[in-house]
Amino acid sequence: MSELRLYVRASEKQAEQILDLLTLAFGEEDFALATQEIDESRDIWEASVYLMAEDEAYVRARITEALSSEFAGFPIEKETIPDADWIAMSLEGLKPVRAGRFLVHGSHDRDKVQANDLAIEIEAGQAFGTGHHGTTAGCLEMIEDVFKARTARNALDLGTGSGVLAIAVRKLRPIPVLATDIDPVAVRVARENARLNGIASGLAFETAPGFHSPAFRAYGPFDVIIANILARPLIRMAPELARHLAPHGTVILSGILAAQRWKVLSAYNGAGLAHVRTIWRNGWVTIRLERRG
Ligand SMILES: C[S@@+](CC[C@H](N)C(=O)[O-])C[C@H]1O[C@@H](n2cnc3c(N)ncnc32)[C@H](O)[C@@H]1O
Repeated sequence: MSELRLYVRASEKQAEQILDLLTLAFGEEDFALATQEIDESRDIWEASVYLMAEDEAYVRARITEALSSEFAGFPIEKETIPDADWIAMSLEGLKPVRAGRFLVHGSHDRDKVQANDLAIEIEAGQAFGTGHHGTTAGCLEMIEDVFKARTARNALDLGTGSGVLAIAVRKLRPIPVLATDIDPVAVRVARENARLNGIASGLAFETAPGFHSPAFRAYGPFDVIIANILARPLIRMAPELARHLAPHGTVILSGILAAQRWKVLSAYNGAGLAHVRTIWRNGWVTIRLERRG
């Protein structure tokens, strides 16, 4: 099932008014809302609703109704968010990405690695996580921040994709890391990437949807849990994720659009975790939370 964006083009001021109307219309419903600038010089903005394709008719009707008095003439346009945004991202032709001390690069850019870099080589063609996406880069920066500030006995990377975040943890600390993904292809790619980065032990891989595997109990509870998935599954998983977190554990969450931040925060506050820091990158947020005691 693909993801869609239904959007209305307008000026900045109008886009803000439209966002307010959409926020009122959708209230507590689980649709991400956002505005973004398209062309600064011509004052063109878009106000968007993100949804699954199956909800299109319903959401379109709700937008039409919400805009019927003030913005009736504004067409509702549609973009299908390509799956390629999430998988099949090749590094071919892409520049290396810096996030904190990490440099994520392809084999063709090995010569760009400098003395102090924590270099991660990713050739993934079939799994998400080359470092170019705001969520991956945000997680890398947050991982460095977290491990600077605390010791940890182990870590979990849930939704590992190319394995980039699990590899990043191992580059910082020689602790056991469990890396899991719902997609067996991603797990295979992540395992190959770990080998490519010289990590021969200490990193375990498991194919599992959410926390549905005995591996979590075998390797956990975890001092650090990193999950770059999407807001909706993260909200659903909050109580279970908290159960697998050790006392004083740290959680890094991403895959969250800026407009979804408060919903995720309230789900995790409800599971006993407190917000520590948010990193904003290209409309995406990466959140750090901690269990106090
Ligand atoms: C946005 S990518 C993140 C990849 C990598 N960790 C990164 O930061 O670049 C999300 C990954 O989570 C996996 N995923 C999605 N839903 C999942 C679930 N319920 N349980 C485990 N993995 C999931 C996807 O297959 C995908 O590889």
